[in-house]
Amino acid sequence: MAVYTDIAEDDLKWFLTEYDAGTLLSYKGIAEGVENSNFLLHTSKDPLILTLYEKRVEKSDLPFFLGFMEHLSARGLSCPLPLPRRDGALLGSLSGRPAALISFLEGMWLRKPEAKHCREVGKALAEMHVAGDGFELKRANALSIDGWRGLWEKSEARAGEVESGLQTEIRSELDFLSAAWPSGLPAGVIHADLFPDNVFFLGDQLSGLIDFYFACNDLLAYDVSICLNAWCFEKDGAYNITKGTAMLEGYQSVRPLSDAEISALPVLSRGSALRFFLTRLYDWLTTPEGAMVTKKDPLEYLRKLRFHRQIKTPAEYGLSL
Ligand SMILES: Nc1ncnc2c1ncn2[C@@H]1O[C@H](COP(=O)(O)OP(=O)(O)OP(=O)(O)O)[C@@H](O)[C@H]1O
Ligand SMILES: N[C@@H](CCO)C(=O)O
Repeated sequence: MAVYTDIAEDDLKWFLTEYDAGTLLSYKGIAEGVENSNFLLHTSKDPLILTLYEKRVEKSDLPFFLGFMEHLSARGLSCPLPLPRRDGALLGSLSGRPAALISFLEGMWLRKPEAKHCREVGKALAEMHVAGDGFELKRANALSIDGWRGLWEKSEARAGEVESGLQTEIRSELDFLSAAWPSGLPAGVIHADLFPDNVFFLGDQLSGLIDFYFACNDLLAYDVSICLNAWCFEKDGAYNITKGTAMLEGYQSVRPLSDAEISALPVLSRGSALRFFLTRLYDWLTTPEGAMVTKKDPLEYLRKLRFHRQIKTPAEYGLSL
């Protein structure tokens, strides 16, 4: 459950006086998500999401995230739009946390996505990459190749608790990726966490993207590899090539990948599998028992990493080369 910080009704009512948000009718905490505290607000106007930003979000990054949502909305992409305060600021403060109100997006995330949904996600990802062009703020990806070694070192001593032999495997993976990481590929603002729980559908129709709190400047094809990892594997760990084909066709219907991006997909996919393995491993080892948050299994991403390691050609992802 992700409500780390509770709010008092009077504080919330006071907070809302800074906005043209109507009168508060009800509010409730949202159990999903792991990073921030989210509340659904019903007011005499449109429903809103209130987010209190927690541990992993740097306050100085918030103008980038909120500004990016505004930028995308202005270009017709369906994503939450931050509501400005009466003084024009997008960010306020509530219960000692930085806080923002964003528009409520209709839809549900899919527990069992199918290939047709992967196609929609690929298309929406490419639309986001195209629409992101021209966004002026910059944010480096702290969770990319330069950050992984440091992240690993925080968990390394206890990694054996999750699986024996990990020390050798991850060290050699880090060495491989440092040597093989591509440079010079098309870059821009990426979502960096476009998992099924961050994509809403109404029926089979994609209704919007949420949770831009890992967005940053990085290689566009790296974002594609994140989606292949997050959407195209089955629960038993098998890669579903039909979903992969659909995802990549959907993406390329809007933004064709260059030959260099296609060749780099196996390395990028190893990198993105490692990234989610490392953050999950850290959380697994440091989240206290009984905390009100569901810990995610790091080994799921280790298995994906091992799959990518034995890929011989990007065609194995479902691309027709
Ligand atoms: N704009 C929105 N419209 C409707 N529901 C929303 C919106 N933003 C968040 N939610 C709801 O809140 C939940 C958690 O939101 P979000 O994914 O942004 O949180 P998080 O803590 O950053 O999670 P994550 O673990 O994905 O990083 C979503 O699954 C959704 O149910
Ligand atoms: N999507 C991430 C968690 C939140 O960013 C994961 O599944 O590990």
